[in-house]
Amino acid sequence: MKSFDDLFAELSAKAESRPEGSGTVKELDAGVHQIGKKIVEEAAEVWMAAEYEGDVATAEEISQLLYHLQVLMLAKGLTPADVYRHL
Ligand SMILES: N=c1c2ncn([C@@H]3O[C@H](COP(=O)(O)OP(=O)(O)OP(=O)(O)O)[C@@H](O)[C@H]3O)c2ncn1[C@@H]1O[C@H](COP(=O)(O)O)[C@@H](O)[C@H]1O
Repeated sequence: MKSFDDLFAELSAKAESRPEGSGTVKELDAGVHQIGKKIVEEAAEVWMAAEYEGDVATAEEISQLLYHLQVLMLAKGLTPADVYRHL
């Protein structure tokens, strides 16, 4: 099973090597404004899933929100440690 840190390491490597077909690379190239819109969209999907769908759908939407938050972290040059120090 993949952890938050595992995914961040994977996405960091993708951002560095820029493999063909990577959605992460495409999203990073789209920029902070587009990534931010995606985060808002995914956050709304988390809310709707929590209210009207089951636990599995909610967990899946949360995973997608975490993914897009990580892409924003990469776009801004932030690391998990930068976030963890505020927890
Ligand atoms: N965990 C994720 C992940 N979660 C969400 N997403 C993206 O976020 C989108 C969310 O799906 P939605 O159904 O909400 O959105 P959609 O409207 O269908 O999608 P779009 O048309 O907006 O892209 C998905 O289509 C993916 O593009 C993810 N994309 C990639 N990963 C993981 O990131 C890693 C690197 O991926 P690549 O960069 O694509 O190789 C791999 O391990 C992937 O599993």
